Amino acid sequence: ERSTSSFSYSSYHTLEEIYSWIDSFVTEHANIVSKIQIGQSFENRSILVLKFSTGGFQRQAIWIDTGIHSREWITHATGIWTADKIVSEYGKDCILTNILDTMDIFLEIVSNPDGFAFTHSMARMSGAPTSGNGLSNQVIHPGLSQNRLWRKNKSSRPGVACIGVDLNRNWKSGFGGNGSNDNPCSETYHGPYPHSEPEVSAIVKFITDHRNIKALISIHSYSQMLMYPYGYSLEPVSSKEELCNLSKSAAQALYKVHGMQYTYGSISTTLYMASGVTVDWAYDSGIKYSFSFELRDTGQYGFLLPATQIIPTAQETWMAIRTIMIHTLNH
Ligand SMILES: O=C(NO)N[C@@H](Cc1ccccc1)C(=O)O
Ligand SMILES: [Zn+2]
Repeated sequence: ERSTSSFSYSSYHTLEEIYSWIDSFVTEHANIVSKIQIGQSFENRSILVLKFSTGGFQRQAIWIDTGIHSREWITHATGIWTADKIVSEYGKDCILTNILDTMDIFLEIVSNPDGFAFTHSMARMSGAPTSGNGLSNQVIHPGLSQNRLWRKNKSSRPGVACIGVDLNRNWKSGFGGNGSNDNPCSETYHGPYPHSEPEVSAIVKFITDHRNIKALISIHSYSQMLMYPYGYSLEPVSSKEELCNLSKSAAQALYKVHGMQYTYGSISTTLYMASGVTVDWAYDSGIKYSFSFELRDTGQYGFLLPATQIIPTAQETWMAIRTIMIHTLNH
């Protein structure tokens, strides 16, 4: 991307297109945005975070991640649109301006780059037509392949038959508990030990070293839910009243935009038991305002949400994120 003006915010993009957009975006908005590489993925791709800051040093900050599950394409697309919204609204929307005049925002758009690249790759389908030279590994037909529904990262280990760890089960809190699986072939395989995956350990290191993250928002799809800890336990968190009220008002702000209904509550009571998840680690690390979204839809298209719904989804999600951010600023 020479400039972001030719970039379509209403389309899904490849890893290369997103990384190229990030470079243009940072160049165009250098006064408020910078790019940080927090690590490298298992297959040695850069792990990139956008930092939005109006100055100061180690200001209290908000962390947002999208795309930790590679097939949840609406979340990367929402992250990209949100980045542009932040720079567009600064100096216009007094709420966002107040937030950024006091706090920084960190946004990791492609939190699982290896898995994401894989979802765009064309599998060699048995019996697929090959190009003239008869090379069987060349796939010449466009369109979806079963790789599109890949969820995990792409790590492999000697003697382990299956690929990938579920990056939303690899975190230390409740690691290995109910709602995660010790079978490497499972979609919710937690990995050999907590923070074993470079994509997770990079975030852990960044947030731990920063020491001033006040809120964490980890975005998934689909089901239309806004949840807070715990996933690993049915026990309520100490701040359950505050988090419940905040998730309610965030869901209401979301609803007002396009009428989409989001359920809200703790992960284990609203969805299912899930152990080793991002937001449980964040909460147990002292980040009180830790939330996870499940974006559109409720199953009609699921992970294959049409691109026409990208901007509406991002617009409504923004109002919920903004609600969480202003509460964090004021408490
Ligand atoms: O990934 C999906 N659906 O795609 N669902 C999430 C649900 C979730 C989200 C946040 C915290 C705990 C659990 C999962 O990891 O199972
Ligand atoms: Zn997910």
